[in-house]
Amino acid sequence: MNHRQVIIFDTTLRDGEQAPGASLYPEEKVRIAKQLARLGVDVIEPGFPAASPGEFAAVQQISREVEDVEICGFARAVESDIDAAVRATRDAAKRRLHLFISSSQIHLDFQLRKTQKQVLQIARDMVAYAKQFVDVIEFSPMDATRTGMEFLLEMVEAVIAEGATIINLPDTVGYALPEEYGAMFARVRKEVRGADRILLSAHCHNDLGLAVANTLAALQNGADQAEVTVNGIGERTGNCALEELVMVIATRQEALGLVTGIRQEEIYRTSRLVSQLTRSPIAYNKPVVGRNAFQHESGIHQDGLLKHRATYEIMDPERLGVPRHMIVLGKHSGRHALKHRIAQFGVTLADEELDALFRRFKVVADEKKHVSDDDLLALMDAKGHEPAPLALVELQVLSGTQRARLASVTLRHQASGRERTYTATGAGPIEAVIRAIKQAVPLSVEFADLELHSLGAGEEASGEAAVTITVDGQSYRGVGIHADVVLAVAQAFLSACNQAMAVHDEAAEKRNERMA
Ligand SMILES: CC(=O)SCCNC(=O)CCNC(=O)[C@H](O)C(C)(C)COP(=O)(O)OP(=O)(O)OC[C@H]1O[C@@H](n2cnc3c(N)ncnc32)[C@H](O)[C@@H]1OP(=O)(O)O
Ligand SMILES: CC(C)C(=O)C(=O)O
Repeated sequence: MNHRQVIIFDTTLRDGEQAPGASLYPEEKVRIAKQLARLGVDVIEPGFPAASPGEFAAVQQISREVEDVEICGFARAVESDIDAAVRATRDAAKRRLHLFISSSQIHLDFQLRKTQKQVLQIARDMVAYAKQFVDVIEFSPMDATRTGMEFLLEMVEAVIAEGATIINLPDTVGYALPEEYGAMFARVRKEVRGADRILLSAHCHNDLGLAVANTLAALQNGADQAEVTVNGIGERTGNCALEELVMVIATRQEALGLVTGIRQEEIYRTSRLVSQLTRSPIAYNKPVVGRNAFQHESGIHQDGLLKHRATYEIMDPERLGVPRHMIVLGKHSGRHALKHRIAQFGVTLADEELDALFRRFKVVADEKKHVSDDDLLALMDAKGHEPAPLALVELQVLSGTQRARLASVTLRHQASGRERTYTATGAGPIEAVIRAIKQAVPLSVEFADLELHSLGAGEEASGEAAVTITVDGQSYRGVGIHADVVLAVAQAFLSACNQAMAVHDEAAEKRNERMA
């Protein structure tokens, strides 16, 4: 089958940034734009140059520094907006302008307070004005999905005649149904004079949770381009999520006959960067990039996964750059999962020992929502297995605005029973604590990832920290929960280090046995 390549137009830095509270500084926009280029998007809309001097500067810097991607300047159908967009994108190697004006009657009556005739004339004039400066002109009739079809077709035909080369049909308020939205694209393509020589684009909002479905419907009815944002952020409930659309296309390529140029291995990294810089947390159950997307809690699923990953996973998290920690132990887990996790600590149990541990594990799992690695180690200690190599005795951190943060961590080395105190400084208290603990670990540990979540609400909420480390290319993940987030991170980091040390000690023991 000959697959058609969808143009991925990323508007994280324009419509995405319109999400309440997601405003970005220019230098943050530049960082995200560079990552979007690594991700492989085809077009970046970096902002609204007429909105503020900072927006102008960000679009200008991205146009100068981000190569291999087409840069899009956004503007109302107003000369001064177009002038700003033209100037801001002047240095881009490849650029386009994106003009918009409302077409729905409700917007014309109450927002623009203009007649259809007046708006049509403005649209024509402004496309012609922009065309003097830039060849590639994208035009959006805003609120297209609530516009009468007759007027929509008339407006689209008029702007194509003035030189628009891309027509974007936005579902501005997330109102359309997939079937209706798809039909609109089919009609525009078939009935508008000149539509055979332009590109069509979909831009969907998620007010009813249909943004991805609507975008797909458009693509299946002749749209060439999809406008998306990373993590689906954007005005109100956001836009079509880049990672979801791309993974639908990648996972169901044969059924859809579509492909994208996105590098899947950059998806998770991009998602985390956007979440961090826009201060927009990702829902745990968010498809593709949410914390739970590749985690499995119930015994039957865990058993299936351990036998064959594809029994319960339709995407490969490692291809997406998602750290691998698929098994979460809780009251729904079974023996296969428990055996797998303790094997990660280097422990193998006879069947009857495993049964006994499993019974104790279920009691703890009923009391706690999630059985952490430390809980598991404690359960194994109770049965006389090797205790974790390092135990946290005390932690003190000096933090504030003046100097580097100082951490003092006292650890018990279980092998010798001796306690030692390690101190270190860092730019923040977490860095200081990690550096102090690392001194006690006889392995080359790389700190790969930290996830922090609040458990509960209000001032009394606890912090849950999940730390992933890598040692010799192998990942280990520890979890800590405490009202003091620094302590939660210390517990999580120590738990991950203890797992790595257990595995290394076990491997060393086996080597020694073989040599003896
Ligand atoms: C669906 C979307 O995402 S559209 C993009 C939305 N994004 C933004 O608005 C973010 C950036 N916006 C801004 O910084 C400001 O709104 C500015 C600088 C663009 C304009 O600020 P102001 O001049 O103070 O106008 P304000 O935002 O209060 O009102 C919008 C004006 O633009 C008009 N307008 C709205 N859309 C368009 C359009 N596409 N073309 C022409 N005029 C338009 C409105 O009718 C209103 O005009 P009026 O003052 O004659 O009533
Ligand atoms: C102006 C267009 C592209 C838009 O952002 C919308 O309608 O949501």
